[in-house]
Order: sequence, then structure tokens, then C-alpha cells
Amino acid sequence: MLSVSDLNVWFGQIPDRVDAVRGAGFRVAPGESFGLVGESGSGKSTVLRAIAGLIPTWSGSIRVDGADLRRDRRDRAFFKTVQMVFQDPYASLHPRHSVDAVLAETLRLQGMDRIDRRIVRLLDDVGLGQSFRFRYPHQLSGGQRQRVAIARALAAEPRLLLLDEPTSALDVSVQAEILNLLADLRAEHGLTYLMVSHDLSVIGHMCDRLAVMQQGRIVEVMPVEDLRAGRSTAPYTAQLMAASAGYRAPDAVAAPGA
Ligand SMILES: Nc1ncnc2c1ncn2[C@@H]1O[C@H](COP(=O)(O)OP(=O)(O)OP(=O)(O)O)[C@@H](O)[C@H]1O
Repeated sequence: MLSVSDLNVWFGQIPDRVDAVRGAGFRVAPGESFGLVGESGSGKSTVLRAIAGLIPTWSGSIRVDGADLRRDRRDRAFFKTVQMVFQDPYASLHPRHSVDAVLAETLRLQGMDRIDRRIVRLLDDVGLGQSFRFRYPHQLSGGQRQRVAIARALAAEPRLLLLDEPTSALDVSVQAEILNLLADLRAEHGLTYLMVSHDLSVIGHMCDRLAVMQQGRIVEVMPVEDLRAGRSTAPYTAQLMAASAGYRAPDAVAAPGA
């Protein structure tokens, strides 16, 4: 579904150049949920933004569902396949656009028909009643705003969702609701996820495999069972696990003599 190889992303010019991503490579299978973890500034969001086509200068190869981002970037079908959900739904929704307007605009941009019927279904899919349809962002809670942002992403009928810390701006109780919604949507729509989170518990709950990033490089790719068990081959991953506040490796804790 997604293949990234030798991805390099930099900002600015020498001597102030920042090498945000250095030779990153990984593959995500159709229907898989793949996590990206690493300390702040390690390049996680930059990888997502590059795949979403939001970064002008990069080298390497990004292929999604057989299409090549460099070759097919002007093709609307490419960006229909890939949609992104951002950390802060308030920032990503226009304050003067109602939920209805946000969804209708996205559907029209995608060339969809039967807009009205689709909006009803999208609200239903993300667990928002029809009474939310004509509300504005400031009339919604943080969790409800994130549901609208997810509905907007789903409006394009994507196959790959890029999730950049989708719950970290939300209250803890609401975080679980949104994560459960995302898990249900993945199963219902056969979606593939690439998810960034600084919270290893979230990645442990939501992903099948993950890559660990350090200073722009991928230092380890591992199945989530290894994260849960506290197993890693890279010393940096072990440090990250140890440093992750509140993270518990349940299997390791439960193991006899552990
Ligand atoms: N537009 C930009 N201009 C200049 N530098 C940037 C830009 N965007 C990101 N960077 C730099 O690139 C590096 C990687 O940033 P990125 O946001 O990808 O990290 P991250 O791992 O997602 O961090 P966080 O967990 O804090 O969101 C950082 O050093 C950051 O300062």
C-alpha cells in the first residue's frame, strides 16, 4: 500500500539547513496499521507531511498503491487515496465554515455526486448525530471537532489515512473514544493507517508494527508485540520505552520472574 525508500527531507539552506529526515525507508501493507514513534523533533510529522505531498523539497521515493508521488503528484486520484488527520482539529477547520460546508466542499472537490446523502452517512460513520450538521467549529467539543476532521478525511474515500497525533490535543477520556472510532473505521472501511504518536500506549493499542525514529533516521522496525513485551534490538528504543511516562509493557510485567 505504501512504500517509502531512502526518503530525505531538509529545510533551509547551508549553513542553516535542517536535515529533518535522513534516508528513511519502510513499507506498509494494505489494511495494516503502522506507527511512527520517536522523541520530539525526530522527523515523524515530516515523514507524514512528505507522504501527503505537503513538502516541496525531498529526495527518495514515495509510492502509494502503485502510484509514484513524484510522477503522479498532480493527479487528483493520488490525493484521494491519501488523506491526513492532524493533531489540532480546531486549527485544521475553518472557523466560519459549518460542518455541512466543510464536508460538502471536500465532496465537491473530489467530484462526488449525491452530496446530501453522503454527508448524512459521513456524520453517521463518525458517530455524530445529524443535529451537528449545521454547527460551526466553536460550537463543538474537541472530540466532536476531531470527528468532523475524520469525516472530512473519509469523504474522499481514501485507502491510506495519515494520522498525526490524532488524540494528543484531547482530554484523556475523549482520547479513548476517538481511538476506538479510528479502530472501528479501519475495520469497516478496510483502511490502512500510518500513525504518529509520542504515546507508546496509543501505538501499542492501535498498530500492528511500528518504526522508531531518532534524529531523522529509522533505527528499528518492529511488530507491536515486541513493544508490548518490552523487547527491542536498538538501545534507543529501550531508552524510549523507559522514558515514556506511564507506558507499561503488559506482557513483560506479567511474565513470571519479570
Ligand atoms: N517548516 C520547517 N522549517 C524548518 N524546520 C522544520 C520545519 N518543519 C520541521 N522542521 C524541523 O525538522 C525537524 C523534525 O520535525 P518534525 O516536526 O518532523 O518532528 P516530530 O518528530 O514530528 O516532532 P514532534 O513530536 O515534536 O511533533 C525538527 O528539527 C524541526 O524543527
